[in-house]
Amino acid sequence: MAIVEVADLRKEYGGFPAVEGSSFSIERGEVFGVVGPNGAGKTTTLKMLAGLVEPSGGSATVVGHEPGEPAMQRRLGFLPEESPLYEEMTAIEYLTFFADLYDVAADVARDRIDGTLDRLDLEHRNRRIGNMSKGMKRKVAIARALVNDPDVLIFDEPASGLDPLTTNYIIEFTRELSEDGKTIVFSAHNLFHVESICDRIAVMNDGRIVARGTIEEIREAHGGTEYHVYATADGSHGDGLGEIEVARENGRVRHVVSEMSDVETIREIVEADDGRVTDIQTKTPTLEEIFLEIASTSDSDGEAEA
Ligand SMILES: Nc1ncnc2c1ncn2[C@@H]1O[C@H](COP(=O)(O)OP(=O)(O)OP(=O)(O)O)[C@@H](O)[C@H]1O
Repeated sequence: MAIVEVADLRKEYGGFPAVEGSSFSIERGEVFGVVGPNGAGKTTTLKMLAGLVEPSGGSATVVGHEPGEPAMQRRLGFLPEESPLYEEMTAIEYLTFFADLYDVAADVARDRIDGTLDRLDLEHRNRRIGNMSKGMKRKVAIARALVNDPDVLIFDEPASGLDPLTTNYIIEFTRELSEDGKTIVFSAHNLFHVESICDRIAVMNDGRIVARGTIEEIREAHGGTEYHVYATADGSHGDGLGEIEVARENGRVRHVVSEMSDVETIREIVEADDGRVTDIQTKTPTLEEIFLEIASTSDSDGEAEA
């Protein structure tokens, strides 16, 4: 059974549909990304999974329990988009306080907190949180989400607003957590990060999931790979060629096809005309390009499973 199961999950705020019927499941050990423009419903979805927002309809289970049940809370770590910390406490005091709330034995808590802060490379652990930089505070918030050694981590924009170095550090750390066997649900605006660490993603727009699958599946469903074949002659007039786009560029003919077999056919036609293929380029759309296409073309008909 999947470790996270979501079926037709919905949330309305005073009649406004923030999330309209989301469905997905996440397998143990996966890194699952939730992406989408501002206001798409990502945070609302994650908060419903974490048991912090009551759904208006549908269902969700995390490690077999409904969100909010104590048995589920013990196995979940949630990092909110903005996490107010107790500014008067030091990092160690704060994390020890939360470990205690989770009934973690004092010696286990001490080792776990030290270990996590070492891995996060957090210096000045005995500095008041109020005097820490934004990046340090984010690391403390991440360590807090790990204090109960959870199976499932929900990270809402873990690296938003941080400098590139700290951002990379946090993304790499998230990857390591996945290698440790944690299941991670992760929302982010930086699609490069999403592409680099997520096994599967859901793209949300206007409260709906409009695409879902591995990045490769989504890429295939939204354009896929294109081959640009440059030649000294036009090779587009053969039989059996798929959809083909032809343009003349600097005395060369550029053929755009999506099948590798068409590349070979074009080469044969060009060579039969005493021409030659001068270059073949493979163009793979970035997640950013796909995302822009999905966001601009998706309508209220909703989800397209990749
Ligand atoms: N407590 C609330 N009361 C009323 N409306 C809300 C509330 N929380 C969220 N919304 C609305 O629900 C929609 C989805 O918000 P949500 O925060 O889930 O989006 P998001 O995808 O996380 O956006 P962002 O990327 O900007 O964080 C938005 O239109 C938002 O204004």
